[in-house]
Amino acid sequence: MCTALSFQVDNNHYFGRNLDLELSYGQQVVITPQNFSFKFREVANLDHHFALIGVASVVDNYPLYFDAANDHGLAMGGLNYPDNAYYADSISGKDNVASFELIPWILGQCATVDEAKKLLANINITNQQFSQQLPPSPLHWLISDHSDSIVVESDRDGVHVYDNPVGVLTNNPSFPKQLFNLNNYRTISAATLPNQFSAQVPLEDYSRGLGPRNLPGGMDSESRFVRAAFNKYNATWDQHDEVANITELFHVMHSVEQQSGLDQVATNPAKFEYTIYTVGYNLDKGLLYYTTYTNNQINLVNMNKVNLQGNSLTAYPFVNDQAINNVN
Ligand SMILES: C[C@H](CCC(=O)NCCS(=O)(=O)O)[C@H]1CC[C@H]2[C@@H]3[C@H](O)C[C@@H]4C[C@H](O)CC[C@]4(C)[C@H]3C[C@H](O)[C@]12C
Repeated sequence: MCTALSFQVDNNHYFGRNLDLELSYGQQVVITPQNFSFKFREVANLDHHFALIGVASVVDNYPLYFDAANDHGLAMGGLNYPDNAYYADSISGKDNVASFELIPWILGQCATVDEAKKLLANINITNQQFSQQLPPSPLHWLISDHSDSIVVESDRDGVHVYDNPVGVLTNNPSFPKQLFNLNNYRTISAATLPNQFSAQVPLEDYSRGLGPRNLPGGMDSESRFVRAAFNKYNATWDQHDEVANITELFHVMHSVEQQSGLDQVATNPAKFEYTIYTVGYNLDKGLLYYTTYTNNQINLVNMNKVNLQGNSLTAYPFVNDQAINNVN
């Protein structure tokens, strides 16, 4: 499972993502500069494009991005969408983009969600594989800029591009169903509300925190969608303080994280899905903050510290060691 979300505070725009899985693909933080040549199977290559920072496995010098942001403030994440995602064969006259090419193809040339929508108007997401070892993954994608978000789902009946008014995405079911399901939680509140059960039943507010008591606490995708949306909208964002906002973002992301040992993998009961990493992007400043399951400290990679006019990738392995602050 995975969770992604975006939000804006004053002039700063953020994008967060949890990667929940039971195995690693050797992912690292990878910066792709503007003159790295992106080769695509069918659509035109991008020899010069926007710069990207994100999490990727680098295979044969190709960055296979899980999530990323570009130097114009557009961000994108691919999340599991099993049994629903359908990638077609190539169709003549369409922009045939393989699923693993979608993130660089969009982020390489779009600065805003509106531009991404235009580029997506003629797309066909194809079933071509990166390699025999890395077949296509069943994904759907969240794309966000300073003010808007969309979701891209390639289903059996074609590609759908949905406006996403809450800026949240998890996994199954499809996005329209997830959005509709929020209606079921319209009475959840941060405040403890008066007894509405019945005037004849004297119910007490015996504890603080009764307002959001029925917020779903599960690890499943629907529960995480509702919880991430509620927690995002009710978090106390600071208008001016970057560290306060990043701290709050990681609290929201960790409120939907998967603790190891609680989500057993059906096909391999010895394994458990867990939140391998959490990233938080400041999209205006080209910053990628991250924690990993074994390293709660927030780490920062700044894309502007490398030469963004270059032509070769820069990769930073995740720091997974816990740094305990010895107080005495
Ligand atoms: C599985 C990951 C999504 C996390 C998630 O939702 N997990 C839930 C699993 S489950 O439903 O509960 O079983 C996705 C997100 C990005 C994916 C990776 C990226 O798309 C990049 C390449 C793409 C290649 O085609 C396959 C390998 C791969 C390296 C992908 C492996 C895997 O499918 C990743 C890592």
